[in-house]
Amino acid sequence: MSDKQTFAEIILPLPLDGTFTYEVPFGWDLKVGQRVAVQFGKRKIYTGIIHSFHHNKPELYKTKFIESILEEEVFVLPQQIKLWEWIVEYYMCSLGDVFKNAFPTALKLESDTFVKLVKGKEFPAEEGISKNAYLIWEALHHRSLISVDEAADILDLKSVIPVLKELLDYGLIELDERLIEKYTPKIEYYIQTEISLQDDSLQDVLSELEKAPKQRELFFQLVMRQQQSSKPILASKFIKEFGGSYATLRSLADKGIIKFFEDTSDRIQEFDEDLHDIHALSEHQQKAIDEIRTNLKEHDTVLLHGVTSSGKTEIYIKLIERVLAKGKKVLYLLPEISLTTQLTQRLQKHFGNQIGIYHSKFNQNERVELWQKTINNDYQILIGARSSMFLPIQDLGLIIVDEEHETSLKQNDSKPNFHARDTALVLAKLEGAKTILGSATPSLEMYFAAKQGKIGYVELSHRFGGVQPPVMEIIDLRRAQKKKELNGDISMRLENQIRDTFKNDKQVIIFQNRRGYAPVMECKSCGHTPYCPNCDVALTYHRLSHQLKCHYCGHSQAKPNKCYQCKSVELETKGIGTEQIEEDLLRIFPNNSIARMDVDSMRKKFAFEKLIKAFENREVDMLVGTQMVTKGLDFEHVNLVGIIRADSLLNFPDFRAHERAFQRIVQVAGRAGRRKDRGLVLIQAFSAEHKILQYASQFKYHEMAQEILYERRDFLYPPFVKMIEITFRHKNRDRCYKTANYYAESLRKYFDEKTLLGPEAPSIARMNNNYYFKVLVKILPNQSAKKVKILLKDALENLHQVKSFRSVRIDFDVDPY
Ligand SMILES: Nc1ncnc2c1ncn2[C@@H]1O[C@H](COP(=O)(O)OP(=O)(O)OP(=O)(O)O)[C@@H](O)[C@H]1O
Ligand SMILES: [Zn+2]
Repeated sequence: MSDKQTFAEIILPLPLDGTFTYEVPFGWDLKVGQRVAVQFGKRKIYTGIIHSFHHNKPELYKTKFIESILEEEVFVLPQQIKLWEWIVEYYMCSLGDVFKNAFPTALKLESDTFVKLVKGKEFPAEEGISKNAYLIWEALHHRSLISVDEAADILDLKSVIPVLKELLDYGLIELDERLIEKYTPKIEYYIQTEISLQDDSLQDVLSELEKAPKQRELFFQLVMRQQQSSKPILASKFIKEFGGSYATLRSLADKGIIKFFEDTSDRIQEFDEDLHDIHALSEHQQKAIDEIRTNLKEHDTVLLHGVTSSGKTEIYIKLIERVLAKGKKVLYLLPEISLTTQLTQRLQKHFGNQIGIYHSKFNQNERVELWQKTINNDYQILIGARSSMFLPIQDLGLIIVDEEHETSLKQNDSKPNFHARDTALVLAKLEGAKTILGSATPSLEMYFAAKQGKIGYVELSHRFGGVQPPVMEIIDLRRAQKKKELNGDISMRLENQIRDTFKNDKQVIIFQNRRGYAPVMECKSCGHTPYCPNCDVALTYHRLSHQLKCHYCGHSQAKPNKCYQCKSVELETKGIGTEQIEEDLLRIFPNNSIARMDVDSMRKKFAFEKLIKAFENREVDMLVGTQMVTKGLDFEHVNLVGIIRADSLLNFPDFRAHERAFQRIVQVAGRAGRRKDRGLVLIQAFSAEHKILQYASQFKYHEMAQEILYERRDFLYPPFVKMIEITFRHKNRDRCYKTANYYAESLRKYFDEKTLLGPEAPSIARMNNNYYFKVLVKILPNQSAKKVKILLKDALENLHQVKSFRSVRIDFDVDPY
C-alpha cells in the first residue's frame, strides 16, 4: 500500500444501506474479506468484514480508525462478497441484512468486547500515555477480563475506545477473541501412561496400588488399552467404559503413574465407518447421467426431473465423484433438515469425512467450527439448508439443489428474503460452477425455463429396480359419510388397508397438513370461536397440552371449560390436526406403535434422527405427520400412504396452491412401495373430482403443468411476470392503510390496474397486534426489473418525506412465495 492515507469500506451487521468508511492505521496490512473490529456510534463495537480499499478521504465526517484485526486469515471470500451484493440488489435489502444472515451468530460481535492484558509487559514510562490508560491497565491486574462497557464505567467516561486503543497500540492489552466470538473450543482430556506390559516396572506399580484397587484396575486397563491401539485415549470415554471417576484418574496422575493431556477436540463428529463403493447405475440412471453431461456442455444448469424413487441420489453421487476427481468442491442444498439425516448417511457411506454438514439445529460453536474448516479446505462436499450457501467454499465445481420445488428454499421469516435455488444459480455463475436442480415434481418456474431452453432438462421416468409407481386411489369422503363408513376421520377403506398392511408386516405413513388437535373450537349454542388476542386467527386446540395456541404469534392459553361469550359448556372442536389423527389411530390400533412427526413433536435436537432411526428399525409401525413426512424420506418397508384430507391442501388463497397440492400429494405418495412390492396410496377427499386430485392420482405432471401455466399466463402470474410484494405494518390500522395507499397512488402513473394491485389486507390482517396491508407489483417481461426496483425505492424515499408515514414498517419481498 502507498503512504497515502488508506481507507477501508467495512460491511457491518446493521440494517443500513451500504458500507462504512474507516481509516486503516498506518502500516497495517489488511486484505479484503478479513474480519476487523470497529467502533460504530458512541460506544458500540462491531465485527465487520473488509469490503474494499481506497484513498478518498470522506469530506463530510471524520473517519475512525479500524480498532483491530480479528485474525490474519481472510474470513469471507471475495466472490462471496459479490454474491452478497447481488442479493442486496436483487432482493432489495441491505448488506448488513445479508451479513447478519450469512454468519453464525457467534461470529458477529454486537457489543461487549472484552480486553485482557498482554502478559509480561511493563507499563511504559513515557509522557504521552494517558492516566486513564494506566487505570485500566491496573484494573486488569485484578481482573483478567474487562468489557468495553465496564472500562467505561471504571473511568466514568462515555467513550473509552481511544483509551483502549492507546493500550492496544502500546501492545499492553489485546482483545479477547474467545469472548468476542462467544466461541470456546471444547477441551477434552486424554490420558496416557508410559508403562507398558513389557516393562519391568509394571509389577512394582501394581503392587504399589495394592491398597487402591480402583486405581489399580483403571491403570491396568489403560496399559492393556495402549497395548491394543496407539490412538489417544479420551478420559471421559475411558471412564464410561471401565467405571471409576476423574478423581481416580487424578490420583494416578498425582502419583506420576499416568499423564493427562489436553486437546481442543472437534465438536463435529467424525465419520469412522467403512466406506462403500458406489452402486452401479441402472440402465435408466446411466442414460440420465449421459444426458445430464451432454446438457451441461450447453447449459450451466440442468433440471433433473426424476420420478420419486428413481434413484436421483445415486446420480448425484456419481456426478459428485467426477467433480471431486477434478479437485473441485460440491455444495449440496436441501430444503430442510428433515431430509439431511438419511441423505448424509447415504453420502457419508461413499465420501466419509470429506463431507461437512451445516445443520440449523447445530449450536453456534459447531457452526463456527464448520465455517473455519470450510475455509481451510477441510471438506470437499458441503451439505445444508439455504444458509449453507454462504459458507466460504473455494473452488466450487457443482451445486446440487435437491427437491428444487420446495417452498422452504425461500427464506420468508427474516431478511434477506432470498430464494436459495435462484441464488445458487447466481453463485454458480460467479464461481464458474454447474448446477443440477432435482425434483420429482419440478417447480413450474424451472419447468417453464427448461421448456424454453433456458436451462437443460433431463427426465427419468422409471423407478429404480423396475418397481411400479404406487397405485393411487381417491376415497370420496362424501360418499363414505353417507354410507356411514367413517370412523372419526378415518374411512373404513383406509382402516382396513392399514390393518392389512400391518398383517403383512409393513409400515404406514399418514399425512395431514395441519398440526395440533383441531384447528378451531366452536361453541355449540352460540357458535363463538375463541380468537387470538393478538392476531386475526382462530386459536388451534392442542389437546396434549390442554391449550389453545396461536400458530402465528405463539400466544397460548388454557383451554376454556365454558364459552367465553354465552358461558355454555358445550364446546366442540372442528377440523382436524395431526394430534387428533394420532389419537384416532391409537384408538383403532391400540396394539401398534404410532409416532407423530410435526414441529410440535420434533423440537428437540436429534428428535428427527431418533424417530427416523426408530422407523427404519421398525420399532414404529406408523408415522403420522405434517408435510415433514412428505419429503424425500426413503424407507424400505412402507407400503401404504394415507392422506387424511386432501381438500385442505387445495383451498389456499395463493396462486401457487394447486401446484403445491399436486407436489405434496405426489411426493408423499412417493414414500410408498420404494423397493420390491408396489405401494398403495389412499387419498381421502370431499372434493374427489377436483382436477388436481385427478392429475396427481394419475401422475400427470405434464398435463397439470400445462394447464396451470395457461392460467398463469392469462392472469399474469410467474413465471410470466416477476412479482414484488410490498408489506406495510403498523399498530394503527388507519395509519397503515393510509401509508400503503399513498405509496400505491404515487406509483400508479407507472403501472396499470393489472400490474399494480392493492393496498389490500392479507387473509390474516392482524398479527401480533400489528395491522398489515399489501401492495403487489407485477413486472412484465418487456420491463426492466432493475428499473422497477429503483422506482419502488424512490417512491419509498418520497413517502418518508411525510413524517407520519415514517413509523410504518415497509418490507419488500421480491419473488414472494
Ligand atoms: N444404482 C443403484 N443401486 C442400488 N440401489 C439404488 C440405486 N439407485 C437407487 N437405489 C436405491 O433406490 C432407492 C430410491 O433411490 P433415491 O432415494 O435416490 O430416489 P430419489 O429419486 O431420490 O427419490 P425421491 O425423489 O423420492 O427422494 C434408494 O433406497 C436407493 O438406495
Ligand atoms: Zn396470535
